[in-house]
Amino acid sequence: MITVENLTKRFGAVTAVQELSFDVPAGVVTGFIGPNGAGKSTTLRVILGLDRPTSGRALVNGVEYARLTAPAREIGAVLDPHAVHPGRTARDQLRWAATAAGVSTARIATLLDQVGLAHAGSRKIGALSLGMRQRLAIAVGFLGEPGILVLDEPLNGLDPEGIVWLRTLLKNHAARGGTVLISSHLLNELEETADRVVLIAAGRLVANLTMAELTARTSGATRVVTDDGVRFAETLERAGATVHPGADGALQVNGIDSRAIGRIAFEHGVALVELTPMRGGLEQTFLRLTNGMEPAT
Ligand SMILES: Nc1ncnc2c1ncn2[C@@H]1O[C@H](COP(=O)(O)OP(=O)(O)OP(=O)(O)O)[C@@H](O)[C@H]1O
Repeated sequence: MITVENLTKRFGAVTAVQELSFDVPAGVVTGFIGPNGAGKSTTLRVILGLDRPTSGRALVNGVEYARLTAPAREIGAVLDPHAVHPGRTARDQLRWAATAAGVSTARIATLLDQVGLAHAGSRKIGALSLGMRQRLAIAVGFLGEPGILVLDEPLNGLDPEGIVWLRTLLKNHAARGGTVLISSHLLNELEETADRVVLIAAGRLVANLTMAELTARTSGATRVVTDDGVRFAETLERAGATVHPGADGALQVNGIDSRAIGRIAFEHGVALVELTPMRGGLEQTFLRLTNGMEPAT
């Protein structure tokens, strides 16, 4: 279980994360998404004790990372696959990481085999493909057999077979009661992998939904833009609709169809700027909820 509480992180004049709160429960895979510069990596780095919060906190099984007695056994990190020494062999990297984390090196051969690198253990990291480096980074994350896994863009560079492999690995980990937090821009892939998503933009929480809630919220919905969204939302709600305001001031309307919305607008003399029946799915929801949001400044 990971808990992010009122987390704010500033880098000088840049506010990367602002008053962010969300939980990552055990037993499911949680996707962590947001536009470039939204603050995802910063949040993950704070969770992993690599950055200090400006205010607020991130807890791993109820305590801050720095207070964990055996961090590698509780939380495994899959971070930037380039942040490794290119001159080391894959096996040496795992040995080094195991020693640094204070965990046994006995599982290294098994791990190399599990991530599909059994044949590449003696190769220099600099000579490995991006996908192979990702697999190595994943092996590092699993070294201490942690209950919690945090993965930053682990799908990058993986081939289709690798993506399916990682998906199965993460789903099985969650099914065994593990906690998984995975960031990715590959939303179609993530949709297949995650049971819930936390969406942030400009350092703030935009949505925290299960996939089922996301589907229910978007299927059959209509995107509506008017000059006075607040008042029209009230009108639509009186007509039995459920209305969610989007980040860009657009309304997401459920419960009545676009034809009925158009008729209500006409009857109330409301000028519609946009009236669009929405397709469901994570990618469409992401674009809709983050439309018009600026990166953190
Ligand atoms: N060490 C740092 N020093 C200064 N600014 C930073 C630092 N790390 C991150 N930032 C800034 O904080 C903001 C959030 O960056 P972050 O890398 O957390 O976003 P992200 O959601 O992971 O983005 P992406 O999807 O592009 O990887 C950006 O404006 C970034 O430039």
